[in-house]
Amino acid sequence: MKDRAPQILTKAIDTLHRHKNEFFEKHGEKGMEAEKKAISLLSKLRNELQTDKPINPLVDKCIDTDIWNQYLEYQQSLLSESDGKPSWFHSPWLFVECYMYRRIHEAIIQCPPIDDFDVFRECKDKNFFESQESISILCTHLQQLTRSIEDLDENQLKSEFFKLLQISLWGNKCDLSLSGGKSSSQKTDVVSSLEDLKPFIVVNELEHLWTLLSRYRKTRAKASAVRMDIVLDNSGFELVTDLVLADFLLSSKLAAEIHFHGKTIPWFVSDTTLHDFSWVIEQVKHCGDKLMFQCGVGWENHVKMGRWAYHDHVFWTLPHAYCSMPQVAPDLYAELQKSCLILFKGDLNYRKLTGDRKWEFTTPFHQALEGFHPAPLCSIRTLKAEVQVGLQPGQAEQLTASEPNWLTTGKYGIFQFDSPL
Ligand SMILES: O=P(O)(O)OC[C@H]1O[C@](O)(CO)[C@@H](O)[C@@H]1O
Ligand SMILES: [Mn+2]
Repeated sequence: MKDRAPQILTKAIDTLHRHKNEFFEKHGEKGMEAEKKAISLLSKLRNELQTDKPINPLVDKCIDTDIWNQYLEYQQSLLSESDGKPSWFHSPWLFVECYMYRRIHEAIIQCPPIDDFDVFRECKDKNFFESQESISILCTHLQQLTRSIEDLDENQLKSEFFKLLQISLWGNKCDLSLSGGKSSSQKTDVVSSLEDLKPFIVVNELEHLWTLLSRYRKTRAKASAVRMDIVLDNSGFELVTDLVLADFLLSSKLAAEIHFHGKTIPWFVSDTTLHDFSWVIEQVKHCGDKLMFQCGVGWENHVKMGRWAYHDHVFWTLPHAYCSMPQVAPDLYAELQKSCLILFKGDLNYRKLTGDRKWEFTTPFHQALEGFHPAPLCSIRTLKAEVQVGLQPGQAEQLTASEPNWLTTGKYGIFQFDSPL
């Protein structure tokens, strides 16, 4: 919070500043005033953070404002009298980090007519353009695969499925909040690096996914009822890897519908909103590359025909651990219960799945989920925060000995599976 968060706020302020002329052209004087106000609110926020001030209740009137303020009261109740109020450096990291992004949103929505400005859009778009070569390679790979899909036997299908899952895993290296908003695009050809990256997968439960999906294929008529959900993480390159995977799931008939879950507000710099989702599909279509164009058209069609559905829910941008979803967002929990398999992308989702607690490394994943079992689920995440469960005895110690920062660099990854008992 001390080092990375102020950098992110400074970047957001700088972005507003650089768009000054655009605001003027669009909205005249009103746009200029709004820009000034937004900058002053964000500077105030940065100052509160850097001087470890108490966490203030939200003042806006959004659908989640009360839930946030109740959660803040709950944080307060955890402290004893002498501890005072929860403050920026004396509160759980997950809570204050989420709170910062919610406060950025609060600042912007107080500044019409620029109240729908996404301060992170520019970095997200840049990540996409800088990764364009890798995206083109991925799209070519997908098109070739789709053409020969009918000829693949069971084993070949499984191997292609695992490849695309690994691409989606390593796509998660490309988030922008870990780098303080600095560029973190994909520049190498990830398809041909998969073998070299395998040793860095510290939990690999992919076989469970295959067992589950191939069982569905055999028991349900033509997989027509198989719904899979992907709880998205970052836009840009990572989102493309997720879309490529989702496309394959349909063309291989491993699934019939894919439901994507994104964020309602700009979140952790690079997370996907509805605007990003549509933007990326549109860009893939118009990049000038023939195979990318075909991918983009296909994806647009999936959306049109309802084979792909995009959902967002306010719960994904609350600070709560997922075990409280049945109480806080019962409608979302009920929706997820309809899924045959839910993929949770990224580090933040993992922190929320496990409540961001200091679990023993050998704690079973099922236990760390603390009752969150809407459907079979799998976390696909590169490690960027110090929480990890489900390791073999001695595994964490070995990793620490060879690489002390293994938990936070994003170099290691997991496929961790859980199924309701
Ligand atoms: O995009 P991801 O994979 O969720 O990563 C975001 C992560 O980066 C951090 O900002 C840095 O550790 C974490 O707070 C967060 O979990
Ligand atoms: Mn993210």
